[in-house]
Amino acid sequence: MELPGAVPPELAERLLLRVIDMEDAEFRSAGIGRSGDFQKNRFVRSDEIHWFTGADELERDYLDWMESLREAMNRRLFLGLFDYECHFARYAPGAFYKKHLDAFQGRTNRVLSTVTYLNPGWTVADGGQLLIYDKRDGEEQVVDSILPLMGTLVVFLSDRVPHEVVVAHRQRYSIAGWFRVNDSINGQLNPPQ
Ligand SMILES: O=C(O)CCC(=O)C(=O)O
Ligand SMILES: [Fe+2]
Repeated sequence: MELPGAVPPELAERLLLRVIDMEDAEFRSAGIGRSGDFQKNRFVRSDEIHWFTGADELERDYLDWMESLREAMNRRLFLGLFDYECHFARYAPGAFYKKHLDAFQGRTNRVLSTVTYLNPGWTVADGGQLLIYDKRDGEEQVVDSILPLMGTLVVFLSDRVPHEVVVAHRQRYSIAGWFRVNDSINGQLNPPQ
């Protein structure tokens, strides 16, 4: 689901200024998988990420906005979403993220994926589209191609929707996040990241 202009403009503007300003040292190469099986795999993805901790007002404002979405969706759709985790992502020119799922069926507590885009004036020539795949006639095909335009919010089911970020030709900023259900045992929530 692509929602152009869904992000409050003033919030999107502050997030963009922040991410543009961040030092290289505040990012790390994105790995695949969770802490246990963490491996850096530059063949699969070459973006750099910075996890939100809620340590400052801007991160809290974004998390608060997502919290209001979480409550609205739980109220109307009875999804039982428990919490939300997210990170800034920076794709340098040439960076990509090959086709993947954000969750493997039954194996993680990520239910809904969100991506907020922070790139004013992005055009097709800049590449970096988010491709959405679906099974059509028994074959997985691209069914949507989304430009990472400032203010656009994309939401999809984490374990159902294969997606891919094609090579970006200019610096591309986004915030990827996941609403999770609580599948904890012994009151211990699955570790994030
Ligand atoms: O930035 C995007 O368009 C999507 C990123 C993504 O798929 C992810 O971080 O899992
Ligand atoms: Fe993803």
